[in-house]
Amino acid sequence: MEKGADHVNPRQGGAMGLVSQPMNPESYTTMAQVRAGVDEIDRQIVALLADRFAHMRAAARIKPERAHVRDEERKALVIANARAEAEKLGAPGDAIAMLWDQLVEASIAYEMEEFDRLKG
Ligand SMILES: O=C(O)C(=O)C[C@]1(C(=O)O)C=C[C@@H](O)C=C1
Repeated sequence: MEKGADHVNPRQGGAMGLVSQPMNPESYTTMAQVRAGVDEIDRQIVALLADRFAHMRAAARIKPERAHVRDEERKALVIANARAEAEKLGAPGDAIAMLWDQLVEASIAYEMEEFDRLKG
């Protein structure tokens, strides 16, 4: 593999290696390390989001009524849980709650499309 600042392993803060270690952004000294860390985190987030959307396909399959796709009470609980978890971890609760509002809205739109595809 080509070596250089664009190919740092964010889990090691330097050269590529085989053993996975926790990321430690406090130890970073270059933007290449920051960006490699961000790229790796984004890859993991997208994988988790793909799993979350798969759960929406399951919900669409299981819910008997189109009107059940949007559940405001559950939406509020999901957002409150995300905010509480973020704050427990020292992350900004307002920002996470805003992202989760958009995530659940996107999930509802996706679940609605899937419901119509299956039962429309
Ligand atoms: O819990 C549900 O009923 C879902 O369909 C999941 C979900 C979510 O994104 O978490 C999506 C739509 C509902 O409004 C509530 C929550």
